[in-house]
Amino acid sequence: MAAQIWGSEKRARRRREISAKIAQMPELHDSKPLPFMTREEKIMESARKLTILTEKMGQIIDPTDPAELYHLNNEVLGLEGNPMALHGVMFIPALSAQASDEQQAKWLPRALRREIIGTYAQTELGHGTNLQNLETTATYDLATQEFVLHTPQITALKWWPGNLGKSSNYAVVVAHMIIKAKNYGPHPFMVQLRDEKTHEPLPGITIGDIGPKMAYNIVDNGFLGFNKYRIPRTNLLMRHTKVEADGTYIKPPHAKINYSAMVHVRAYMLTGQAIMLASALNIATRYSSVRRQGQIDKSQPEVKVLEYQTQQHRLFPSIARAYAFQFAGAETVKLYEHVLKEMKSGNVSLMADLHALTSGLKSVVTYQTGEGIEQARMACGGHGYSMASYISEIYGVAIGGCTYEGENMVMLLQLARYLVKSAALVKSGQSSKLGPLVAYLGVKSEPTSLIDRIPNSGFTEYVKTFQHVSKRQTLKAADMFFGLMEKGEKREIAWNKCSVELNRASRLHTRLFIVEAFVRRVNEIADIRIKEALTDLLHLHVNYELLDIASYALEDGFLSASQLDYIRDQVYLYLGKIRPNAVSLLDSWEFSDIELRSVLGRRDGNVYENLFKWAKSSPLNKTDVLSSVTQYLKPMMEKARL
Ligand SMILES: CCCCCCCC/C=C\CCCCCC(=O)SCCNC(=O)CCNC(=O)[C@H](O)C(C)(C)COP(=O)(O)OP(=O)(O)OC[C@H]1O[C@@H](n2cnc3c(N)ncnc32)[C@H](O)[C@@H]1OP(=O)(O)O
Ligand SMILES: Cc1cc2nc3c(=O)[nH]c(=O)nc-3n(C[C@H](O)[C@H](O)[C@H](O)COP(=O)(O)OP(=O)(O)OC[C@H]3O[C@@H](n4cnc5c(N)ncnc54)[C@H](O)[C@@H]3O)c2cc1C
Repeated sequence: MAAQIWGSEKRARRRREISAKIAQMPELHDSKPLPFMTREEKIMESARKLTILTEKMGQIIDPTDPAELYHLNNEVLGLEGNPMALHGVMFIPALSAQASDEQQAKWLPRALRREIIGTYAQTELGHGTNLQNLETTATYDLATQEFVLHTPQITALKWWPGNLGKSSNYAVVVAHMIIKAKNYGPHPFMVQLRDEKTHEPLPGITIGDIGPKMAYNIVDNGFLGFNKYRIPRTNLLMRHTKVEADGTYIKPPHAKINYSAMVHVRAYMLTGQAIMLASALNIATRYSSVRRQGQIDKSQPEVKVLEYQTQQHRLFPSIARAYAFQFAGAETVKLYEHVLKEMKSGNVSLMADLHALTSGLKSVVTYQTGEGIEQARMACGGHGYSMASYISEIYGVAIGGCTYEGENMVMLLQLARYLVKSAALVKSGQSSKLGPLVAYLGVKSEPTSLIDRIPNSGFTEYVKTFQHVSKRQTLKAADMFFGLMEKGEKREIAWNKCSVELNRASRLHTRLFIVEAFVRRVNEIADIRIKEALTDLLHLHVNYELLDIASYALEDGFLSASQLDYIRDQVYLYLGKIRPNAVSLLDSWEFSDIELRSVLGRRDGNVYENLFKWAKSSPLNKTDVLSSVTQYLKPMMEKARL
């Protein structure tokens, strides 16, 4: 099963080897539980481990393999980020995709050797979503052949970029490029921020940390202002766009090609989200099979809480989602790598499809991951609320994904643009022009769902039902939009008035893709036992998801009330079938105790003793009487007694 999750037997084996090596290297372990550290201590601890990793990484992993790097990162540095998180996640990808060969030769080896630390500085205090209204400017000075970076007002301060505040000395900065008074829109520039020897900010640069956040507090998300700060013309990233010495602008082959670093993260973050969901579920499911509370049959002893159907209903559909996201994420990364290769050789024809797909997936996966993790926390009762469970930290980190790389509603609307264009093709009789991901929009469906009517139909009738609801909602939302425009409404106003319906279509389309990716994977599996376990999970997934969106299928009579009862019964049937495999389905992800950082989720199940040990190690327990008591509470009580 680990091979299915991680992509191959070799990958699963490598993960095990890497975890075993890390277990033997105490210098790479947290020196004390992260929840007991201050933010400064955590940053220091992370930087300590990071420097050891830079020295020893080659002994543990193949540093050129992103999957091995990601695993090493999760085990040693953890989810809360590190002082170089954005260096790998966005700075290097931005340089790789957007810098010319000559620029790459100059900067990439230094970045890869970690001679310099970089980040991706795009979002500002006043604007994050609407890139067209970013306010930082890069004005070309023809006389000196330099760009002059400037922050005209407070809202133009860069705000949020990870590791910008304190750790990075370089950044890819996105600014509006102005040449001879003409604004060419946002473009990426390589900018040195700090002196390489002293790490002091360079003259003309104002920089710092934006303060503590809901989670991710090891990352120094920062602010950045420029006061007429000059950089050479050749620091504009010039793989696709060029500016010649005389100010001549050579436009890129696709208007949005400079957005590729964002698409990179949107594609890769899906499996990251799956891992976080599976981690929280691993903690909650293990704990639920240790925790005994109450009786189902009063004549019997107290049961493990995992025996309660409500507990299973709370956890198991999310287990199915974690697998579904992992499989859909793996497909998306493959597609991304293919499109990136094509883009590098000048073929930009697949960019729109990739953008639409990643926009929808990013939104649905992060939202459902957040939901699943929060349910996992509640499933652990009181102990879930303790930082000893570590679930709250996983939650805080995971839901950051609902916001970064494009706020979820906004990204769903990006997919909706693509769906509406596709609907227009269907309406104008040009279905043959539909791309493969939306081809179903042009296919006539049966009048009613055949779920429960055709024996041994596998998952075909489910897929058809998801296709039906997605198609119907897409066409309905598109009709609403076109209808408003026919009545004379301006395009943008009509769009806004339909946007809730449009986003519903985007969600349904994305959920269909996730179901299809799960079905594709299960169909590929040769090992009978693995196939059987995953088929059970897939049954739970399709029935649970369909129940969740049933109103769309009921409203036009595609599903009947009796079919809905059948689907509900299937959910209960598969909850029971999955119960014996539940812990194994999560243990198959092979998270080590070091990686999980959870007292509740320990592999050995020795929860209570370790919770007590953990509580005793709280800094508050270093002394029996705190100074808050001697200074304030004790005098207060004494005064009251007089
Ligand atoms: C190994 C790696 C492991 C990775 C693991 C992940 C873990 C990560 C952990 C932590 C990292 C945190 C990183 C966070 C970093 C950031 O957040 S960076 C900042 C991100 N910011 C955003 O995402 C901003 C969101 N806004 C946008 O993307 C855009 O502004 C917009 C798309 C909403 C609109 O752009 P705009 O230029 O205004 O577009 P319009 O003029 O409206 O045109 C829209 C048309 O452009 C098409 N389009 C847009 N984007 C793309 C694209 N990327 N590719 C292709 N096409 C694109 C769009 O479809 C429209 O086309 P039509 O007009 O034909 O419909
Ligand atoms: C943990 C974290 C890490 C980050 N790291 C980085 C980084 O490394 N580099 C970087 O540059 N940035 C980074 N960011 C910033 C992030 O990319 C932005 O916050 C994000 O893109 C959302 O933009 P915003 O803050 O402007 O939200 P807003 O756009 O102000 O969103 C507020 C509300 O308005 C709605 N809204 C906005 N526009 C529309 C619209 N057109 N239609 C409908 N609704 C709309 C949204 O849906 C939302 O409900 C990070 C953010 C976080 C939380």
